[in-house]
Amino acid sequence: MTTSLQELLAGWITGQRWFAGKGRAIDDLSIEHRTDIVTGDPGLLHLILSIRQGERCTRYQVLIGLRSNLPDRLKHALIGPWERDGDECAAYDAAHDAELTRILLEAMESFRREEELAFHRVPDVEIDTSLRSLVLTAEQSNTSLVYGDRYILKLFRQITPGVNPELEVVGALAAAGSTHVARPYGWIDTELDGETTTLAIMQEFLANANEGWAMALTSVRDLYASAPEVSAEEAGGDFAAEASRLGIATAEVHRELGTAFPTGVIETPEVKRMAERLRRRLDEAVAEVPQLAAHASVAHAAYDRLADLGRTVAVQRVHGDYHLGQVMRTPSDWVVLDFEGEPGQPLSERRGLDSPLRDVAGMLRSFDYAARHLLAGHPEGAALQERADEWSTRNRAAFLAGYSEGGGRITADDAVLLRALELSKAVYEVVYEARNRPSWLPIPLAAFRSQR
Ligand SMILES: Nc1ncnc2c1ncn2[C@@H]1O[C@H](COP(=O)(O)OP(=O)(O)O)[C@@H](O)[C@H]1O
Ligand SMILES: O=P(O)(O)O[C@H]1O[C@H](CO)[C@@H](O[C@H]2O[C@H](CO)[C@@H](O)[C@H](O)[C@H]2O)[C@H](O)[C@H]1O
Repeated sequence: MTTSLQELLAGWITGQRWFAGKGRAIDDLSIEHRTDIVTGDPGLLHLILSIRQGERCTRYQVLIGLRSNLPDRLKHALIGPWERDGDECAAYDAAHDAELTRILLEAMESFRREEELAFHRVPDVEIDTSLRSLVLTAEQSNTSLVYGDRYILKLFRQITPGVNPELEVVGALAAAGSTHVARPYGWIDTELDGETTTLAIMQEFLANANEGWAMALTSVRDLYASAPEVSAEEAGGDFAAEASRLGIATAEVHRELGTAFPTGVIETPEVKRMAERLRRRLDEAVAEVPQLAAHASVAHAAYDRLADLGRTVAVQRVHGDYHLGQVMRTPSDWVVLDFEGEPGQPLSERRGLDSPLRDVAGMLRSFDYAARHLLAGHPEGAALQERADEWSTRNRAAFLAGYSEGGGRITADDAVLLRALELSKAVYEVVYEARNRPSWLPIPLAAFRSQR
């Protein structure tokens, strides 16, 4: 008896880094849309899967390659043997097959339509269709293909109906001349539940840039290796000047977002409701990750102060999931990636208006992450705690100073909102780490111990 494609996919998908439903059984996997982009050998299928796990139904996008003979170079991407129209073939993850992924470039260049799939190119750009792709090996919620050193195509894995905020934001900021986004080249979309839904976005690949997270870790390592009497400021790889420049760039991006999209104000009673929402999220997180229970009172105290703030809050479009892995240092400036918001949140929320301090809070958390993540398993971990605090405090302060210098205002009242948002981010991170990287859980839990 031959295995159905659904059965093969159910066995394979749970092992993928981007699969968000790990640890829960798949009750049903169905193919909601199937497009045969290439019908020959090799063949290319585009699938939108609907996966039910208990009450939750999630859609995923996959590209399946089909070959009668799978070459050695693609063996690692094998999903399993399948029978297509009576012919035996190997089904595999087509993201790894440069021969097939080149077809996506051609399709965008020529504005191709393939059944329900529509391929687009940004007007006035040319796409070099001769380039071969490689899958980026970064730990990601999506899958990115890098073509030559020119383009990066991000295939969204979890699909929610609607235009992805990344496409909307990067398009608007690039059109307004921002130097802080990677130039957009093209995108792929489809119709889902009656809405135009973004499936992939292609942007300029920043070949000469370094990721903020990697740069920060180099600096932390340097400090850890320095003699105890050497301060973070004196240590060779001090990051504070970069943290400050990043603060300036962040304020500029917020200004650009405030100009390109509508802005608004949250009235005082709504701020109370915002605090209630944060409490609800905390309760849900405690139910999922019991280790958080012991720290919940710290977050509740911060949310109480927010509820009693008694003033309005200015809102606008924001990044939504801002951290050091989302920023890259080019030779000239900081560039911001991934304006998608928190993966897993409804699109309406991710495209909604929010306080820019949510991003500031996200980045502050990230400095803490960078400082602490090397402590786990470090032979002198306990002794280095103070060093971690020193690095985190110094770089958080430099970032905030840069943010002010760049025109981002943080008043004394804002500090209450910032603290609440920072702890709410830590709550999100606790759940994220428990699901994806349990050994990292102590990092966000430490946020509830510090008295900032
Ligand atoms: N335009 C780009 N140029 C160079 N590298 C990039 C670019 N966009 C993303 N990357 C790399 O890919 C990683 C993941 O990208 P990101 O957009 O954050 O994807 P995800 O949402 O899946 O996490 C980044 O941390 C960065 O290393
Ligand atoms: O995949 P995304 O980049 O959209 O974001 C998710 O994964 C991030 C981890 O890769 C996670 O970020 C957390 O870990 C980072 C270090 O790996 C740290 O810099 C961030 O501060 C911390 O939040 C992010 O929360 C999650 O949405």
